[in-house]
Amino acid sequence: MQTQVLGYPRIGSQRELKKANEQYWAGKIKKEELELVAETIRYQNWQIQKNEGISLIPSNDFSFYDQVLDWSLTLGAIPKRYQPLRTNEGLSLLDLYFAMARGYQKDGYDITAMEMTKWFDTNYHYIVPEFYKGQTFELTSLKVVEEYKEAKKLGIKTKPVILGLVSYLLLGKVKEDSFNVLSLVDNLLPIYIEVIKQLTSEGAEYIQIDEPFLVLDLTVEQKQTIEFFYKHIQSLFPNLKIILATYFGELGDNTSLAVGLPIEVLHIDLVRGENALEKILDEAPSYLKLSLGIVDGRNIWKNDYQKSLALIDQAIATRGKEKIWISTSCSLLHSPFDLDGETKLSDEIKQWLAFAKQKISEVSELAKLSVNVDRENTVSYQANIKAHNNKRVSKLIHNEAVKQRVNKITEADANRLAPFAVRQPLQHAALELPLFPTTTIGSFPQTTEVRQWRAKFKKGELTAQEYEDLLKEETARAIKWQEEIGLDVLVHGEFERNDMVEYFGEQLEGFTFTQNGWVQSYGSRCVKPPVIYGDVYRSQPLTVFWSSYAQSLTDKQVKGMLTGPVTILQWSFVRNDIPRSETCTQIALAIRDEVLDLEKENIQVIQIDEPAIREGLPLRKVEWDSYLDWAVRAFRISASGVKNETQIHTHMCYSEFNDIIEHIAAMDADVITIECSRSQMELLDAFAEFKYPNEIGPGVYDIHSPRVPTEEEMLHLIKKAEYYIPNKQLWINPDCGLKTRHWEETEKALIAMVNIAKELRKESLIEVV
Ligand SMILES: CN1c2c(nc(N)[nH]c2=O)NC[C@@H]1CNc1ccc(C(=O)N[C@@H](CCC(=O)N[C@@H](CCC(=O)N[C@@H](CCC(=O)O)C(=O)O)C(=O)O)C(=O)O)cc1
Ligand SMILES: N[C@@H](CCS)C(=O)O
Ligand SMILES: [Zn+2]
Repeated sequence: MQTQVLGYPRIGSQRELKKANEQYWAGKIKKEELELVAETIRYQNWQIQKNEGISLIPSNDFSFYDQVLDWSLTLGAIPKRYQPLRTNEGLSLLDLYFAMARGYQKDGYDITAMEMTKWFDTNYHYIVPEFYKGQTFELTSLKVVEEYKEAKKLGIKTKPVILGLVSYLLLGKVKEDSFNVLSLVDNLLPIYIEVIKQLTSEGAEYIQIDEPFLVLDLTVEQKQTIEFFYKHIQSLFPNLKIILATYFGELGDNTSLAVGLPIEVLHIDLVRGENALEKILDEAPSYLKLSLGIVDGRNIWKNDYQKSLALIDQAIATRGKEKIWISTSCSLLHSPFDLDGETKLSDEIKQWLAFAKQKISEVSELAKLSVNVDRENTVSYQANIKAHNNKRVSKLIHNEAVKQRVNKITEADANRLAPFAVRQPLQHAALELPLFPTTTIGSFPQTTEVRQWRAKFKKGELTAQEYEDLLKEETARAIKWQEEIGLDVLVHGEFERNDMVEYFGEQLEGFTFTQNGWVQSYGSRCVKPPVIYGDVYRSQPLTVFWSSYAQSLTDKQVKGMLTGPVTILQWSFVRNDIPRSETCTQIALAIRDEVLDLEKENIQVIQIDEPAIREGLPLRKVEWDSYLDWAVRAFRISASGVKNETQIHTHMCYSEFNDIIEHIAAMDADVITIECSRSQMELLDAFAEFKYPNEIGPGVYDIHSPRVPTEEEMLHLIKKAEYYIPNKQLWINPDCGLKTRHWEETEKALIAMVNIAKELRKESLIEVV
C-alpha cells in the first residue's frame, strides 16, 4: 500500500525555527545560521517520515514564515511598494520575503506588511497575495526546486508540494481596481509551467498540487479554470503524476469536476468528508488513484483503526488496493510535533492522543493493517482498540451534572433582561463615560521579563508568591500609566496569561494541556491549544483575582477580560465524541459563571472576546446557519446573566463581517471592538448598511506592526468611521491586544490615540455650540 503525508510541521520539535527567525530579525544571528536551522529541520522531518516508511514524502512544505508567501515569491507576485528593497544590494531575497511578511521600517524605508488572514477555518494565518489589474509575474524564487534537490542529495525522492493556480488566485485580494482575478490566469500560467519544467527535469515524478478551494462553493468560471489548468499542464507534461490534494471538507458538487481531471491521484479528506466516500467511489473513473486522508491532521486524537479500516476496506473492495493510498487528512502543519515529549499528561489521557510523529506511524500502520488478513490479531490493532475502549467508558470524560445543566438552559438564559435601547442609557448613567470613550483590547506587552517570570515559576525557580508579586507590580504599573495618559476604560493587562485560550484551558475542568504541543499560528508565533477531553465546567473563579486587584487600584472602570466560548472551542483541540455545539454550550456556562462573579466584585464592564467566531464558520454556505445559531447562542448564554447596567463588550479581529452581520448583531453585545485599520475602516460598511444599533470601537491602528501610527493617520480613520457610524456609538481603541508589542511603541501610539479622542470631543462641543 502506498502512503503519503501532505505536509509536516516545520517550526521544529522545540520551536527551533521560531527562535532562529526571531534572532535573525533582531540582528543577533546571520542568514547562514538561520539557514542551517532550516536545513536541519527539513532533514529531520524527512528522516522521521522515511523511518516510518512513508512512501511519498513531501518537500517544499517547509517555510520560513508562510507557504502562501513562499509561493508569491516563487511567482514574483511582489507588490510594487517593495521595489526599492529589490534593488537594494544589501538585502537578500530572504530579507525581501520577511519584509513582505512583517513590513520594513528602517534605513529610511517605511513599507507596510502584506495583509494576513485565516487559512480557511484554521487558526493558521497566511499572507494574502495582492493582485493588480494586468499584473505580470516572473519566476523569482526557486525554493521549491532547491528543496527537491536538497532531499534528492540526501537520498529521498520527494513529491514537491505547490499551490494550485486557481486556489492561489482565490486566496489573494484584488488591489486598486476591482477586476476578475481569473483574468490573471494567462499571465500566471507560464510561471507554473516553468516551475514544473524545472522540477521534472530534476527528476520529480510526482507533484502534489494543493487545490483546497475544491471543497468550497465555486462558480462555473472557477470550475472551468481549474479544468483548463490541469488539462493544460497534463498536455505539456504527459509523464508527470499529479497528486491533486483537497482538504478541510467534502468535494460535494465539485466531485465530478475533481474526479474527471487528468491527474494520477486524487486526495480527499475523509475526516471531514467521511460520508462522501461512496459518491467518490461511484463516480471516480477506474484508472484514478484515490488517496484517503484518514488520519486527522487537525486534531490530536488517536485514530480509530476499526472505523478507518472499515472505510479503507470499502475503498479497496471497490477499486483494488493498487488504486488506494493512505494519508493524513491535510498537512500536519496543524498538529503538534511529538507526543513522546509530553511527560506530564496523565497516562489515561495520553493513550488517547497522537501528534504529528505518531500520526505518520498511524498512516503506516493503517496501510499495513489494511492488507493484513489477520489484522485483528496484530499488536498495533489490539492496542488501538484497547485505547478506544478505555476512552469510551472513562470516568474522566462524563459528568452528569454538567449534562443536566446544559439540558436545563432556558430561552431566558440566552437573553439580557432588557433590550439594548433600555440598557444603553442605564449604562451611560452608571459609567459616566465621555463621548468617544477610549479603551484597549486587553493585553499589554508580554515582555521577555514577564514570560521569563512565568517560565521560572513553572520550573520552580520562583515561588507562587514571588511570581504573583511580580505580576501585581506589572499590573499596578499598567493601571497607573493608563490613568496618567487618560484612557477611559482601563484593562489589567493580561500579564498573568500565557495565552488567551490556554490560560482558560488550564483552569477549566474537562481540559488538559501540554508542555510542548506548539502549533504555528503565524510567522514565528505559536500557540499551544489546550485539549478538551471531557465535559467542561468551572470549579473555581478564573480571572476574578486579577480583575478585582486591578479595580482596587483605580477609581476608573477596569474591564473584566474573558475569552468567549466559541473562541475557546475553536482554538482548542476538541473532543470528537460529542457535537462541538454541546461542548461549546458547556464552556458558555462556565464563562457565564465567571461573568456573574466579576459583576459581584463590582466589575461593571466585561469583555468577552470572540475573535474566532468568524473563523469557525463552515466552509460551505449551506452549513452556516446551523453553526451561527449555536455559536451566537453560546455567546449569549455566557453574557446574559448580568444586570442591565453592566456593559458587555466583545472583540473580534481578522474577520469579514458582511455576510454574518445580522448574527453579530444577534450577539447583542453592548459594545463590539473590531480590527478595522488595515481595511481602512471598510469593514464598517457592513455595520453601517445593517444600521447596527449597538456601540462600536473600530480599531484605529494596526497592532501587528511595531510602526507607531501618526495622529493624522488615526484621525483620518476616525473621520472615516464617523462617515459610517454616528459618533455617539463610537469608541476609540487599537485593532487588537498589544501583547506582541513593546512598551516603547505602545506608549507612543496610545498617547496619540487618547489625544485624538480629546480633540474630537472638543470639536464636537464646538459643533453643538
Ligand atoms: C489573537 N490570536 C490568538 C490566536 N490563538 C490563540 N490561541 N491565542 C491568540 O492570542 N489566534 C489568532 C491570533 C494569533 N495571534 C497570536 C499572537 C501572539 C502569539 C504569541 O505571542 N505566541 C507566543 C507564545 C505565547 C505563550 O503561550 N507563551 C507562554 C510560553 C512562552 C515561552 O515560549 N516561554 C519560553 C521561555 C520564556 C523565556 O525564557 O523567554 C519557553 O518555554 O521556552 C508564556 O507566556 O508563558 C509565541 O512566542 O509564539 C500567538 C498568536
Ligand atoms: N483580549 C485579547 C484579545 C486578543 S484577540 C488581547 O487583548 O490580547
Ligand atoms: Zn484580537
